[in-house]
Amino acid sequence: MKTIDELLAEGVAGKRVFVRADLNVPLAGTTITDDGRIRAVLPTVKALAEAGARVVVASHLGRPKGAPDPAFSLAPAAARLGELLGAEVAFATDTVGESAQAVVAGLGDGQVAVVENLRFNAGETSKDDAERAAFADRLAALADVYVGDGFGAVHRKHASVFDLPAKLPHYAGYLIATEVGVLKKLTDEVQRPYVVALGGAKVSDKLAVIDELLGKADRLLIGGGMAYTFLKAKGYEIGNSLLQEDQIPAVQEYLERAEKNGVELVLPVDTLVAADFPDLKTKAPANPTAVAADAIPAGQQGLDIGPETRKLYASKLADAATVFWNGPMGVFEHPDYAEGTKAVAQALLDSPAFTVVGGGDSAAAVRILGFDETAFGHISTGGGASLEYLEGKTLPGLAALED
Ligand SMILES: Nc1ncnc2c1ncn2[C@@H]1O[C@H](COP(=O)(O)OP(=O)(O)O)[C@@H](O)[C@H]1O
Ligand SMILES: O=C(OP(=O)(O)O)[C@H](O)COP(=O)(O)O
Repeated sequence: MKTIDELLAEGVAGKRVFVRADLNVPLAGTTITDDGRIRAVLPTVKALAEAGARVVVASHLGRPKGAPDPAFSLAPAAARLGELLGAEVAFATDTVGESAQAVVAGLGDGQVAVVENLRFNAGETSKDDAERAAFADRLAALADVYVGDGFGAVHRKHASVFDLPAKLPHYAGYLIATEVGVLKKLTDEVQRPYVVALGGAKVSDKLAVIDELLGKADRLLIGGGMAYTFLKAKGYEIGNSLLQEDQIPAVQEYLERAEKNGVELVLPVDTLVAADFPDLKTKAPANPTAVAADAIPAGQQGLDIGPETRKLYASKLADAATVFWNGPMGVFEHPDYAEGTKAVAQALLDSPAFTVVGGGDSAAAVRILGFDETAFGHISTGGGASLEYLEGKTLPGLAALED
């Protein structure tokens, strides 16, 4: 993989450099609640700008449906990037259209622009190779060189991640180089016991990863939205909790295999429930109740692990030598459902283990809940990406940078 240092050595002054970043930051309206992913790409953007490149930054944000949707605009992220750089950042109101072309044409050496959300274009995420390639051609027309630095999205076979690098000279940015360096150590020489804690809301993506992890980790702790599919697979009622019904047979097989292979697969023993999803804007008290994992009442949904599970998971992390954690244990954005996530973060800090926390929301949770991020071994900007890397999969966005 050629790195940005090689590009800088070759010289980039006056060249249009397309930086595929992951600026998929958590937003409350148009307010960024955690700017970690923007800070993470600063070294790359700064180095290119200082070397006189004309920097075109592109990213997805959220999961819009292939058409413009103001709720997912990158405008707040572009403004924040400008503040962090201490420089004007131009913003194009489309991704490859007239606005983007004009903004890129207007860039001077050392200047930076952000184009609008890549996923406002159906070609970005299309499963059709030709449709993706056609969109990648339009992206390629904006630049002379490609720098991949959106680590959080390298597991996606998307036009800007996979197809575009093949069309331009391509290099890995500093963030990708750092992330891969740390995760490689975890796969090559993991110290045991190796404990993986999984939670979050992207249940279908992450359940699939457990298949491989059962052959790698010594212990798996399950929390967040994915826990309820496990509880359902054990035959418990889960009310209105998140459920990935089509994966119940797979999860039942995981439970059996874990037992056979001597992998400890630990599920919540209790959970916080309420009738409604909490209001994350007003943060009005949600008044949840704690119930046993096999006693979730009909009409209620599980929104965090309960107090007994917090203690149990802390004890299961205490003797770990290596911990990988992806996915909040509950809806941490609301104070009534933040205790499970806090308990796991605290247990990681209390343990002597080498700890990696991965995922946009997991990393944000650690910072928003007031933990010192430097106290963790590594905070990865990618959740799904780091999980799939640890699984040993070939990630499209890394493979594309490799030839
Ligand atoms: N029990 C639950 N029900 C619904 N959502 C949940 C639950 N537990 C956690 N979440 C949500 O999961 C989201 C983060 O999930 P995800 O995107 O998978 O994590 P990451 O970005 O760290 O990979 C958070 O916004 C949190 O509110
Ligand atoms: O937030 C992200 O991943 P993560 O939640 O696994 O950390 C990335 O920006 C990828 O987004 P996607 O899962 O919508 O493709």
